Amino acid sequence: MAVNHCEKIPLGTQGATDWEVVHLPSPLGDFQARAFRSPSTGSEHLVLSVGPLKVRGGLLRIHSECLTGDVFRSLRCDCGPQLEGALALLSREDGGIVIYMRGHEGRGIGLVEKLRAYALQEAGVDTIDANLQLGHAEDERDYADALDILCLLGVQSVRLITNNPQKRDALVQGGIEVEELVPLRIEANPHNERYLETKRRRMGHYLG
Ligand SMILES: Nc1nc2c(ncn2[C@@H]2O[C@H](COP(=O)(O)OP(=O)(O)OP(=O)(O)O)[C@@H](O)[C@H]2O)c(=O)[nH]1
Ligand SMILES: [Zn+2]
Repeated sequence: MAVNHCEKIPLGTQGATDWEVVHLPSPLGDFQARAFRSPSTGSEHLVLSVGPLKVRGGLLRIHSECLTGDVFRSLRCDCGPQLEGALALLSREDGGIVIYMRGHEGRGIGLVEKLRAYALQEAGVDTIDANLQLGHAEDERDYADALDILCLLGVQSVRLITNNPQKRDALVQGGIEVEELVPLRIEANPHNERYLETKRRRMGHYLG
């Protein structure tokens, strides 16, 4: 059953009115930027938006940090093109929000462990079993900070940019209505083919 996550926001949380809103021009679009420090996890997340914030039906991407893909354009995953695709979509359509989730690196296991998981994948293990062999769950991401941010921004329903059904479930369980899933189709390359196939087959991602 869905819970109203707004009622659970921890004491000491920045209110949306305390946030500095700054202009962030970039080759990927002209954004408003806000930063949010979570009192429960200590993570600092970046919120980029285009246009006025919508209470209902705005585009939303919750992007999990991937230093290797987002910054260094690693071809092992599809994160870099997904981030660019989502930001382009906000500018092309009538605005929306991207929440860039720090602390989600490596599906929540962190950078050091992600690279250990990559080493196992180079020995033939797939992305899920690599996590399991290292003693992690297949996906350790927590969406509570994203839910806090949405509550503080007054967002009630969204069109969610993702191929991952678990992200939709996390929002719905936190009391945010997901009106539509907006897919992000990224061309596979020889380095990420197997990874994308595992996400489709074993994690239920909508990847065609
Ligand atoms: N543990 C681990 N994490 C990975 C691996 N490849 C990418 N990641 C991380 O996975 C996260 C992105 O998750 P994805 O499954 O690619 O995509 P998603 O965010 O769940 O779904 P979309 O919304 O469709 O992008 C980022 O934090 C990456 O750092 C891997 O092989 N192992
Ligand atoms: Zn990635």
